[in-house]
Formats: sequence, structure tokens, C-alpha cells
Amino acid sequence: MPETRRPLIAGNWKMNGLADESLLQIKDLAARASKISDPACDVLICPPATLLRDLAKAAMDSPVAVGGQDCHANEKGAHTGDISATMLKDSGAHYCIVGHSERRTDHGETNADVKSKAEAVLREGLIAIVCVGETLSEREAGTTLDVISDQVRNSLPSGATAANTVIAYEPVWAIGTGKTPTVLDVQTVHAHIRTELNELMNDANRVRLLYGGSVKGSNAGELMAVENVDGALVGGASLTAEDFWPIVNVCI
Ligand SMILES: O=C(CO)COP(=O)(O)O
Repeated sequence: MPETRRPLIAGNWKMNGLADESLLQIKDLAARASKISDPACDVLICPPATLLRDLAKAAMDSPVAVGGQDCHANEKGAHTGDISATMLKDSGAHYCIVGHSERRTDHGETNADVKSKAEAVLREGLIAIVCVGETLSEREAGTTLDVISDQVRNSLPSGATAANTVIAYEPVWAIGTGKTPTVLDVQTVHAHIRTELNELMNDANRVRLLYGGSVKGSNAGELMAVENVDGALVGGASLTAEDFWPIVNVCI
């Protein structure tokens, strides 16, 4: 991995976490990370928005950052139930995930929606983690690379740079299933994303590309060693410091 791409190990807690237990977990993670004198990777937890401020405070003097899981494209206004990137920043977030497949599926988010949200993230000076990934049927139809191209080209925010944008490749069929693509599949898709980015931006070679989908302590080493894999976006195995730490430990 080129030195210019600092790995990012990110946890996406999804709709999990109540205050007391979550605070214990982030404090445990922050304590483990703080023992590393010169961390070689960035560590991130994206909790539910209800926990953001407390967790940001708990992790404040540690290498662990916090981020949002989604945001509205607008800064404020009549959008009941939505949360803006401005609010996430105000709560202590440094990153925001956009275009997760669960948002694309559960909320019908299109590439255009994801792009607008990512642009809102950049306007706040936060880092956008833009998710892409094929479904099982798309994979079986042999259209994986086409789907990824379409998502990358049309979800990438204008103004994207290596400093403000991260791409996460999460095959939908690998999320929460215990199934992972082969190392060669991951390598092929990540190389493809890099090629696409090279056509879209100047510093594409410095953009971090994360792999997500059933990453655990037992497979993280192998996945993180793949060319063009610059970190992980982890769901289930990020919920406790005990499970997440072995993944962080691969890079830190
Ligand atoms: O969706 C994911 C992270 O955003 C991956 O979830 P799992 O690690 O639980 O498969």
C-alpha cells in the first residue's frame, strides 16, 4: 500500500447501540488505540446519531474518530426525521457514510441522492465514505463491474479529492452473511474502482478504497493485504471493542 494512503478501519454500528453499553465499548476501543504511540491507520466508529455527541466526547483524546451513517442533502429545513451533515458535524462527527446498500434498498436512494448527500458532507468539511456494491443477482448476471462503474461515476460528489472522499466496496450479498468474495474478486473490483476514479479525479491514486462485508478478525489480515484495499468498513464485528480490535490491529 503506498504510504500516501493511510488505511482507515471504520465501524458501522447501523441501528445498534444504547448509551451505557456503547460508552463502555468506545472507551475500551479508545483505551486500546491510545496505547499505540504512533498509529499507522485511522480508526472510526459510526454509531447511531443518538449516540454521536456522547461517543465523540468519550473518544476525544484518542485516535478514534466518530462519524454519521447517513445525512440529508440539505443543511436544515422541513425534513422530519432527517439529520443534516451540519448537525453531524455539530455533534462531533468527522466522517459520514453515504449510499450504504441498506439506505439504497430500504429508502430507495439513487446514485443522484447519494451524490447530493456526499456533496453536503463535503460542504461541512467532513469526509464522505461513499458505498458501492453489487447485489447477488447482479453478480450472477456477470454485471458486477458495470454496476460498480455506474455507482462510482454517478455517486461521486463533485469536488471529490483523496482528502475528502473514501470509497467503500461492499458486495450486498456479503453484508452480514459470513460470505466474502475471493481475494481475487476483491482485487479485481478495487482495481476497477481505481481505474474509474482515475478518469474522474486528479488524485485518484491517493483515494482510500475500503472493503466491507463480513470482515472479522479472522479474515481481516488476508483482505487488508489485497492490492488497492486501504482499510475496512465493518458492521457486526465493530459492535464490541473485543471483536473490532483484532481488525484494527491488522493496520494500526
Ligand atoms: O454493511 C457493512 C458495513 O457497512 C458490513 O456489515 P457486516 O460486517 O456485518 O457484514
